[in-house]
Amino acid sequence: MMLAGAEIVKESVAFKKDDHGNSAAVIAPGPSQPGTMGLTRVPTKEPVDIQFTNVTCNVSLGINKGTKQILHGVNGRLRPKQLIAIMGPSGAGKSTLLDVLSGYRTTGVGGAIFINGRGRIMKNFKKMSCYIQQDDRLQGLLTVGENMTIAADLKLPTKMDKYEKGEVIEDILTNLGLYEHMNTRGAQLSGGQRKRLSIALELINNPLVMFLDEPTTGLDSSSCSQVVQLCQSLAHQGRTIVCTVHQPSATLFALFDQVYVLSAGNCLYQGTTTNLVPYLEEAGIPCPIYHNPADYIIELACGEYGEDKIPILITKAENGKALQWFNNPETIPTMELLRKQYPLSVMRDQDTTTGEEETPQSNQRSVLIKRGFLKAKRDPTMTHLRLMVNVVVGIMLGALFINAGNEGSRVLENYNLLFAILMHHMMSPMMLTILTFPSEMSILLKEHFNRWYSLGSYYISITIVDLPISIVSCAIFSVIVYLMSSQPLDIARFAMFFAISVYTVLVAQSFGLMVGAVFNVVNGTFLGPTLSVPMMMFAGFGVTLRDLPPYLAWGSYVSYLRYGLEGYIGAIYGLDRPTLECNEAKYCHYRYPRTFLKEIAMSPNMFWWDILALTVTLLVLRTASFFLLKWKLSAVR
Ligand SMILES: Nc1ncnc2c1ncn2[C@@H]1O[C@H](COP(=O)(O)OP(=O)(O)OP(=O)(O)O)[C@@H](O)[C@H]1O
Repeated sequence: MMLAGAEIVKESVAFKKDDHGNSAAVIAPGPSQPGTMGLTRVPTKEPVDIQFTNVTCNVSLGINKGTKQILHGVNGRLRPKQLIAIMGPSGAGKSTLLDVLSGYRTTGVGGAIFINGRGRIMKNFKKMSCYIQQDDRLQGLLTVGENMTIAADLKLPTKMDKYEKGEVIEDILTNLGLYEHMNTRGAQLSGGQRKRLSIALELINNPLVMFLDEPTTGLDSSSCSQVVQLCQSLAHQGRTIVCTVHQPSATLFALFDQVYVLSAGNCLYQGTTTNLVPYLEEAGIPCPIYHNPADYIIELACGEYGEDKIPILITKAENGKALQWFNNPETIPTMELLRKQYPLSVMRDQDTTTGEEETPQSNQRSVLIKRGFLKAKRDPTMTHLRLMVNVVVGIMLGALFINAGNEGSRVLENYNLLFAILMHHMMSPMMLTILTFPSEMSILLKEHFNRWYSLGSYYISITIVDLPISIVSCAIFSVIVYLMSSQPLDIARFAMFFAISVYTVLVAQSFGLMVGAVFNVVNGTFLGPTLSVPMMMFAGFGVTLRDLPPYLAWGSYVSYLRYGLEGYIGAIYGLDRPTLECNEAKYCHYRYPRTFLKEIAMSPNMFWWDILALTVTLLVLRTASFFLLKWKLSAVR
């Protein structure tokens, strides 16, 4: 997309005092330092005040193993225009609390969350918030500019033209120090740049609340402070920004306005960063001089100074209910006051979108299809390797079974070739999908949760994008094998052969999608081929359909490979194929195709039934994969 060369108005608000008298840490802005200017587009809607009371979270440890409580009735207040750090030792429940507050985790969650004084309505809250998880789930094959353009097309109103969208993108990228990296692919960005791109993508629709899980993990100190300064300036523009952090340095700690400290699912402190030292002093556990208060409270939370200190702090903080360590606690509005401040009529006027997502489904589909083709064009595995494998395997099989198709003495060999082709069409698309889909799944989870698109739009787009690649790779393979192995040169037979090949690829891929949607790579790699073995057994190869034990006969009806093999036999030996030539041997048992068909117990006239059975299998598997994906999207939460 062309970015309009709009002049960016540099409205710096990052260094002003906010409404509550908090001043941001003063850090001299460098020319291309991200996070030092503030976006041109400040939030236009009312800021968001979040209160949570008695929040609990229980997870199941498995069948008959009971549950584990991660959060023990914590309370808290997340004030607008503040950068809030959730801190605590490893395993304290920081990510869980963030998951609960963002609405990402819903199962096993108790307590109440209030937004501007009213009970949280998830549908409305999702429209004003975004969640940036710890692992950057970016499209590595697309450049920064392309990633942003796609996000803008999905998240900004369709009535905005490309110049207006371009202005938004330029503004965000300039402020986040990514403008110079516009043409760098996602996979080539550094850790800090990837983190900033993750933030940039979510900033496109100007959210009022941002949740970031460990945005500083894995970054060097300079990148850490860049990211935190960026969050600070965004918060001071009117957003509520909540991050989990591990153990920030004193400089980094000073950049946060508020801190919320957790220890084993309980709140030890909630208030401003500057009030932490007086708080500890008042609690009778003063922070030693020259000691980083952030380090000290984490050490206390870990029990390094005695386990007895933890309950003292939980009681003092009233497990998050105490607000006196905020700046000007007397000015913090009550829930009732907040409801008056933000009447429902104002909320209604601000609620401009009606659907679940920002743009209509038709727009989502076309943008996702565009993105899918762009990725496919560059994908070294799904496209380039797949095409190459089809060429190489096609040549190898063709060379191995050269001229087997026309020779009466080599009918059994040709039968083996047809089965080998079937195996190729089953294994390669299935395994590719099982191996690649789980990483795609993590991006889907993030983008779907952040309302970029619906699952339906996503599913339709991946189906459409994959179809031409499957057809082209199948066509290349079929032409090579068919010609090299001297199958009958009849356009109808080739069309039948090709149709069965494409169907087998599509069915195998849908099967792979089902497995990939539910299982991780390790389990999927084990289960995919293992579950395919019975289907091979029931295909009629090795044990003919006639010789299958009666109690296993049903297996041949559910095995799509049976329909594939029968379809190939119909294409090559059906249509009243004349007697075969016998040039390579004196005795030619199968020179009459009828004899061969009788021996393998296959009818040559089942082609259309096979196509019908494959169509039904394809529809069933595609539908099942869709519902499994839908289930997975909610189950992981
Ligand atoms: N699904 C789950 N099943 C069992 N235990 C879980 C589950 N999810 C989280 N936990 C446990 O809950 C505790 C809190 O986890 P959480 O990821 O919230 O901690 P954290 O403070 O973010 O830790 P870290 O800083 O190391 O990421 C940990 O002990 C973790 O093992």
